[in-house]
Amino acid sequence: MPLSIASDPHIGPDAAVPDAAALALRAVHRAAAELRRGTPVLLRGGDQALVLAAAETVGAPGLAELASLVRGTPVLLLAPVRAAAVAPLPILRPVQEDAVALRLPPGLLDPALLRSLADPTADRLPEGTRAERVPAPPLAAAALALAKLGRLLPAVIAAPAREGLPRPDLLSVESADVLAYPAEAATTLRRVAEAAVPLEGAPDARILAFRAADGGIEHLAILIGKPEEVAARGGAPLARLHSECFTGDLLGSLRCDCGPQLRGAIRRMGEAGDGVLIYLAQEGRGIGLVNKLRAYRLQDGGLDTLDANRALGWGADERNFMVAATMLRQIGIERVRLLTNNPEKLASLAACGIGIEGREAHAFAPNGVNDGYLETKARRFGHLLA
Ligand SMILES: Nc1nc2c(ncn2[C@@H]2O[C@H](COP(=O)(O)OP(=O)(O)OP(=O)(O)O)[C@@H](O)[C@H]2O)c(=O)[nH]1
Ligand SMILES: [Zn+2]
Repeated sequence: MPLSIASDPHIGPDAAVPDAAALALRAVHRAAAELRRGTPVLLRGGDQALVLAAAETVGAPGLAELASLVRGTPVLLLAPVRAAAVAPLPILRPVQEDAVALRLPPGLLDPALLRSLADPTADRLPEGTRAERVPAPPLAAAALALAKLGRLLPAVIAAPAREGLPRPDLLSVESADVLAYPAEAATTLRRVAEAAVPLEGAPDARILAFRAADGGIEHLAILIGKPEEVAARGGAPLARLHSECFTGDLLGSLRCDCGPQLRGAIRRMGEAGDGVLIYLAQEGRGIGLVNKLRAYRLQDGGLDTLDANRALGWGADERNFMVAATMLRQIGIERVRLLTNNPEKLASLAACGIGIEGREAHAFAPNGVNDGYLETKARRFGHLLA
C-alpha cells in the first residue's frame, strides 16, 4: 500500500510548516555540526552578526572562508580560565566576563596555533607567542555556548559579518536559540522504543528510549519491576540519575566509581523489586568523552577533576537534569527516593519539579586508583559520604 501522510494521525494539516521552536532546535543542532566539521557559521542577535569557526576543528580552508565573510581581523574567543593561562593579566583581578577576546599578531592565524591556544593538552605554544586582550564582541558568550553544544572546546575564532550576508551556503543561527537550546530540547523528549532486557541481578527489566526533536543522542530509562505502578499507588520509587561514562560503565575504568555505581544501582533495585535508572547521554558530566579524556590528561599532570574541567574552559558540572525530570514525568513518576551522594543532583531535580522523598546513599569503597577522585568529589563538590 502506498505511504499516505494524510492517514497518519500525528501529522496534521500544518505539518509541512515546522513551528518556530522546531526551527530553532534544527538551526542550533545544524550549526553545532558545522562547527564540528570546521565550517564557519553565522551567529545573529539583535542587530549584531558574528561569523565564527571552532578553533579546535577549523583548517586552512575554513579560515580562508571565514576571512572572506567578515570585516576586520578575527579574534579568538576563549573561556576566561583558558584565556588567563595563555594571556595572563598583569594584575590579578576577579574575572567577571563569560568570554575573553584575544587578538593574535598578524600572520599568526594558523590552525595549529589556534588549537594550541584552545587546548591545554595540545602542542605547546611556540615561544614568544603574544596574544593581546581586546574587548569581547557582542554575542561572544553565545558563540562559546554553541561550541560547547557541539562538545567542542569553548574556543572560537570570530569577527563581525561583512555587509550582505547571509550567503546561501552559510548556516545562520540566533544567539537566543543557542542559549535556550538545552531546556528547549529537554521539553521535546518522546518515547521512541521499549523492550524487555533481563539484567543480571534484575531479570524483570525494561529499557525505554527517549529522543528529543533536536537530533541528538537518545537518553534511556531502565525500569526494574513496575516503578510506574509504585508511583500510581502514591509511592516514591527508588531512582538513580546516572550520567553516561564509557570508560567506567563499559570498560571498567578504575579512574572513577561509575561502573560500581551503575551495577550497584541495578542490583539494589532488583532486590527492592522496583526502581528506575535514568541513563543520561551526558558523558563526562556533560563535556563529552573527548573532553573527558583531555581532562584526564590534565589530571595526570596534577589538576583535580574540577580544575581540569575549568582549565579546558568548561564548568565543573555541565549536566542538564531537566532531561531526567521530563523522562520521569513521562513515565508517570513525580516523586522519587534518589540514590546519590551528590547534593547538587537532589537540588537540580527538585528545581525541575520532581519531589524528593529521600536520599539513599550510594557510595562504594575506593579502589586504590580513584581515591583522589572520590576525595575531590567530597571536598569540592560537597558529596556526602554516607
Ligand atoms: N569531566 C569529568 N567527568 C568525569 C570524570 N570522572 C567521571 N566523570 C563523569 O561523571 C559522571 C558520573 O557522575 P554520576 O555518577 O552520575 O554523578 P555524581 O555527580 O558522581 O553523583 P552521584 O549520584 O553521587 O554518583 C559520568 O558522566 C562520568 O563520565 C572526570 O574526571 N572528569
Ligand atoms: Zn566514570
